[in-house]
Amino acid sequence: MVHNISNIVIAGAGIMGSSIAQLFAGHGYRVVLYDINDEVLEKSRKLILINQEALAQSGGLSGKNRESIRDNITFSCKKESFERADFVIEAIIEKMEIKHSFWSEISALVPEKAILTSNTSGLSLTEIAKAVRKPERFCGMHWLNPPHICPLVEIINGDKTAPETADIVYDLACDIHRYPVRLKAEVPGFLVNRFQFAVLREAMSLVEAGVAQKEDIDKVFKYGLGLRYACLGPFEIADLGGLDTFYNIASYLFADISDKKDVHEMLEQLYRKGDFGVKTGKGFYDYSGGRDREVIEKRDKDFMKVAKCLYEEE
Ligand SMILES: NC(=O)c1ccc[n+]([C@@H]2O[C@H](COP(=O)([O-])OP(=O)(O)OC[C@H]3O[C@@H](n4cnc5c(N)ncnc54)[C@H](O)[C@@H]3O)[C@@H](O)[C@H]2O)c1
Ligand SMILES: O=C(O)[C@@H](O)[C@@H](O)[C@H](O)[C@@H](O)CO
Repeated sequence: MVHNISNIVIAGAGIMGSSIAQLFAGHGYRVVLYDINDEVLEKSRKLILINQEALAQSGGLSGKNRESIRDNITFSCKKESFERADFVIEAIIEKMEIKHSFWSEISALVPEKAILTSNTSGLSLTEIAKAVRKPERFCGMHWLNPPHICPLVEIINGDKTAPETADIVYDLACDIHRYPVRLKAEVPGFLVNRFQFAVLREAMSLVEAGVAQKEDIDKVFKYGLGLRYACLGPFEIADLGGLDTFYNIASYLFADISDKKDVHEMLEQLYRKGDFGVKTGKGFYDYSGGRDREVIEKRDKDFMKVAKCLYEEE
């Protein structure tokens, strides 16, 4: 336990909250998973069992771990749960007005010393903090999906965040074997989504220009760049490739890479049709006929294989 944190309250028992709860509980923290009604909490229970099953199948869940998860999570829709919180992780809907109304109420209920975090994917922490009582104890703690497998956590300060708050969040992330990174300034998309969307912008531009088909672009990542990026970052890759060569390539290539400022037609059309990807059965690819479940299971199995090989002994 770090900084005497033992009671963690996670608000929002959806995809992210359920998985984060499982992670802390497995490391011995007492977790309350809070949501607005029992129906959602029941779904969350099931989701945690599904996640555990997938972990067990990949050999990533011991019997002791399973017991610890079972014993350490309490499901609740009572706001009193926040009164004993040492640490709060908010993982509710990504809408500023909903986050504001949540925080204005909850930050008045929690103990003065509690550390408060939001898992927003990209909303401004400075803006969310306007609804937080004592905003110096509040910052962003951005997890990647699925958080019980992906070990990166981004820590983002709002303009009122005290440096000690971010330090505590950093230490807590290390305590549960995550790899935290801190931003020195708040920027839209933080780090992860800036990279993720720079890649997606270039990928869609190349497809729309008829340079390659999407299946081949996905192959470039799965069998080429992805293998590298699982082990090395862009600066390490450049050093290994030779900075003279990288300089020469940058000199002619940067001018040609997409700097498109609006959303691509191909994404616009899918969005307008309601084809949102795996969750609706169709997106860039088709997930009908049970393919949705298949791709999620395969993703988790593959991620676990990589995570076991690369991170387990560290
Ligand atoms: N899904 C991702 O890939 C991902 C990754 C990183 C960050 N995030 C961020 O995490 C947050 C949650 O995302 P998710 O994918 O888990 O969403 P989700 O829709 O699966 O879950 C959100 C949950 O919040 C609950 N909720 C809504 N209002 C609430 C309130 N006032 N109090 C308590 N609970 C409330 C909902 O009932 C729901 O169970 C969002 O801010 C999102 O941007 C998502
Ligand atoms: O990819 C992730 O897990 C994160 O960057 C999220 O914040 C983000 O919402 C994405 O899911 C969107 O792809």
